Amino acid sequence: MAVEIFYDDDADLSIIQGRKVAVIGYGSQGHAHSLSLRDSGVDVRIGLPEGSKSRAKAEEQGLRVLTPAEASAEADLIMILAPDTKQRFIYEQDIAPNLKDGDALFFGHGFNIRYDLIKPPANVDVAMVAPKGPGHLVRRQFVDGKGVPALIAVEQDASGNAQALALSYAAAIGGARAGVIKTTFTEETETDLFGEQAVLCGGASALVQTGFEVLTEAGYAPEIAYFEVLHELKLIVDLMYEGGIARQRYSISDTAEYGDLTRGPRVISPAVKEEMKKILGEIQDGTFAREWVAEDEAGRPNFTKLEEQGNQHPIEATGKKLRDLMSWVDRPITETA
Ligand SMILES: NC(=O)C1=CN([C@@H]2O[C@H](COP(=O)(O)OP(=O)(O)OC[C@H]3O[C@@H](n4cnc5c(N)ncnc54)[C@H](OP(=O)(O)O)[C@@H]3O)[C@@H](O)[C@H]2O)C=CC1
Ligand SMILES: CC[C@](O)(C(C)=O)C(=O)O
Ligand SMILES: [Mg+2]
Ligand SMILES: [Mg+2]
Repeated sequence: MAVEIFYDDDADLSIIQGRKVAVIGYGSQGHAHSLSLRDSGVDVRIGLPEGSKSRAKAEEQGLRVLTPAEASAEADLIMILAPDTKQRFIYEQDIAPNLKDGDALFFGHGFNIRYDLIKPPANVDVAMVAPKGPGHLVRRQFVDGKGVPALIAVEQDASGNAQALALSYAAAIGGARAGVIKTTFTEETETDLFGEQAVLCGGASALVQTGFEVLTEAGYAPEIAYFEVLHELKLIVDLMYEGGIARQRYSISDTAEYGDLTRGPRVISPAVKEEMKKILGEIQDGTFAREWVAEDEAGRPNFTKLEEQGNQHPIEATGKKLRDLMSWVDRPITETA
């Protein structure tokens, strides 16, 4: 199906500049949206609970910080950028009691609407602006005069103007410099979850760790294995980003390209594709969402254990040692934002 792509010339920035925006949460996406909205001339306040560790960061940037309930009451557009598993509680307690006729409720990802965890009233616009990239890069690219592409969606159009409002918001955070595609909450949620699980995060992390294990278990130096399967991956992906897989194949040697063409499909075999289809099915039928919500409610025992196992993987210590010697590699985002 053909999609419509919008750019800065299609967006009217004055629409979002005429609204009072509350951004609930000031993490990866929250800080990026808030700072870029402010830099685009939008009236922004941040909603964070008393005692939130994000409060100091937002205040250091000169932003006005209120509680989520106060921010929601004051604003006429509320963007929820708190963790997906916490949003329904914040909505019930702080946002719903403060929603007025004509307000707009915005999301950065469709999880809570797609899986019926939040059910907004009929008198408000419900829309989404979902950047297709990590929040810290959404902000970095905005500052550099570039932009990360974004998806917009309208679930409920009470005002009759929700799409123009979402496009205006997307433009204010730099999305329309790169391209904004209109989609639905369902399509965004399912493709985003699939992308992060099978390819971008789950697939890529497991591919790198497994490649590192195969080389080091065969007796090769961990430093060489790290450069080979992790550091150089960025340089290869940079070529794909610039010109697709064909551009990457143009730049690498013929030997590498023959290995790519003949061995790649053996690594990502038909069995892997079948597993990817199963993963997509679990997203579509709600299995993954139910599992994740239950895991969070139980205090994230499995999440914590697996995260710790990942941190202890030998590639992390090797990588830290090597990155410390490369002054041009950006410091970890956790130390800079
Ligand atoms: N990370 C990303 O790049 C992307 C995220 N998204 C979506 O954006 C949304 C936000 O995700 P992300 O930016 O990763 O979130 P983060 O985990 O980075 O940040 C969450 C923020 O919410 C705050 N918070 C926690 N509890 C509450 C509460 N009760 N009330 C108000 N604020 C609270 C946290 O504060 P504290 O410091 O106190 O914990 C923190 O500032 C999600 O819907 C996600 O799917 C979409 C695209 C990409
Ligand atoms: C790829 C992970 C992501 O979907 C993102 C940065 O776009 C997320 O949820 O963080
Ligand atoms: Mg994403
Ligand atoms: Mg995501």
